[in-house]
Amino acid sequence: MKHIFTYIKPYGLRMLFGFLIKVLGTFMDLGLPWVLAYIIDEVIPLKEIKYILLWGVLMLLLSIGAREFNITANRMASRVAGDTVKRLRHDLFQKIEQLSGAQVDYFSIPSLVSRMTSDTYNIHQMVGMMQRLGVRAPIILVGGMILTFTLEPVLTLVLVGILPLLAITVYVVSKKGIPLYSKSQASADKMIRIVRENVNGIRVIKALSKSDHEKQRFQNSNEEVVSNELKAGATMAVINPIMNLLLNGGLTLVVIIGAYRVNSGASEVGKIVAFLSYFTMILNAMLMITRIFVTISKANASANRIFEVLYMEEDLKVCEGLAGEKGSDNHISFHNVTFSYPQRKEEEVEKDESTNVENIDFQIKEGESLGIIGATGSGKTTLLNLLLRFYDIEEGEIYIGGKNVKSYTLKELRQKFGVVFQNDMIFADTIAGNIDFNRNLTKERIREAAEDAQAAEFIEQLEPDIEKDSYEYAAAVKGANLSGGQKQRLLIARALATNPEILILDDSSSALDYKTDAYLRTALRTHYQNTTTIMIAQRISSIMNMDHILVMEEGKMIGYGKHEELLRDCPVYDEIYQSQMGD
Ligand SMILES: Nc1ncnc2c1ncn2[C@@H]1O[C@H](COP(=O)(O)OP(=O)(O)OP(=O)(O)O)[C@@H](O)[C@H]1O
Repeated sequence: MKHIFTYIKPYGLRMLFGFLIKVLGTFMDLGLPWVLAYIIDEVIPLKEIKYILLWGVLMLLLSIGAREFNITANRMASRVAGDTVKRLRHDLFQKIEQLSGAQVDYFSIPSLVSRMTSDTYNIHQMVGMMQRLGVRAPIILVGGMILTFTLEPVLTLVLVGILPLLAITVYVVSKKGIPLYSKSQASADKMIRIVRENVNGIRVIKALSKSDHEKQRFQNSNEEVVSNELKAGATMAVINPIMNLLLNGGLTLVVIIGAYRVNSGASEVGKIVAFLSYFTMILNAMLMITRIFVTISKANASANRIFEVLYMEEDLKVCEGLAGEKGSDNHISFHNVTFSYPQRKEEEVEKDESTNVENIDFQIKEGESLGIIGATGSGKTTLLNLLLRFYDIEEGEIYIGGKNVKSYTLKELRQKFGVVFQNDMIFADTIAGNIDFNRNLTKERIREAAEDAQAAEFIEQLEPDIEKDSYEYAAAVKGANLSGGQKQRLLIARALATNPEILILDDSSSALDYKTDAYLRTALRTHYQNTTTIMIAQRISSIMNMDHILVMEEGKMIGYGKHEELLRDCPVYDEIYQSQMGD
């Protein structure tokens, strides 16, 4: 929690000023019943209307002042809370952007999203509440007790008797209720996950007629949420009625004892009336303090989750002084690379000892092309993840241009690449904007890239709003208004647009028809001669003319060479070829 204070510190002066205003407002609130008592007991008996009016005006000024000061202080508190959390969210977002693939896997994406959203919201609530109630409630509690004691020491005993009862009730109920809220939050998270899966996978669910199954799954989860919320709500619901019982019981006692004391001349009516007000104010302050504790305990858990990410040590450090690849003019080299994905945070199972890729060893020269083929899950994408240094390898070395990938800064390294991953993102932007991707490319370059990617033809047929160029056509979120093949071509154009040193296409021509696929390969050969290309493909026809072909199976390379060599030496490759030639 102490880390939060480093975020609050820059607003220290503003907060101090807000606290002072709040203190003034609270003192005015506290003064009101006292002035009322004074008017009833001392001023009214004088039967002088001007004094009554004078004190009445003072009361009015006090209540207006209290209102204004409290409103100003609350507004300042909201601003400080908003600014604090804005900085926190900004830093968290930046940190998440910098996390390595292994670290993202460790936390998991949904958990990072909830740290960015609900956890920062809890901190916002706490920072706001600490300023709004953190000053007011203790002042009312302590100040109120002192005032009631000076007004009516005997009646204060009623208050002293009731306060611990209230504190114990709130403590016992909250201790039971708060864990129930956490449970209900966990079941709500599960329900949200099901909703997300269903929204994302709505087509496949319909296509496979799994709607009923999914409805049932949602229904069960929904019922679990309702039942957990009911339990938590029913437990916490006890607090208010008990509080009311104690409050009303206490007030009745005060009135009865007060009446006796007034009758016997030991007290005055005004003091009893003021005491009744203080009694309500003090019990409410007590409740506020318990609410503050609940908010702090929630925010504490959230702060731990946020700072766990913020203080995560960078794991893809630049390693200076690493030896380069000796005596070679290779552009990309894998030397006996072995790697397995790290364990996820929420995975309690023992880590599977098997590796995801093992002993991968190949070299390609500048401008050459490498095709990778293999069954699903055989480790093809993993090789690209390692080349781009999303993860660090356990054994072996990877070199680009003779330098170990670990000795490049991540920016230097990634600038070498143009990449299209499987299911890559199309953003809700224009076609040109999606190709440019904030890299300030010229219009001509964007068009050339679109032509090479075989995208120009479909782009020119798009119809944007009147009098706009077709490159200004607005793509919908995730490219929902484009076909699968159109999306792939657009993504390839984005990858080609910077004339990259290395082009990576991960299964990104699967939705292209054979003719377009062939044109794309010709364009790559003719216009990107110096670009080293790595292409993962399911179709042998996409990679059969490449300089090298790598065949993967269960994380191992089971074939490497040219098409003819593999047909001869690699039975799996031959089998894939035979099965596809029959298409
Ligand atoms: N982020 C990850 N965390 C843990 N395991 C992973 C991760 N990504 C992939 N794997 C596992 O690593 C293995 C290789 O996956 P990879 O994505 O490289 O396969 P692939 O050959 O590209 O498959 P496909 O053709 O289906 O894309 C699989 O067993 C997969 O379950």
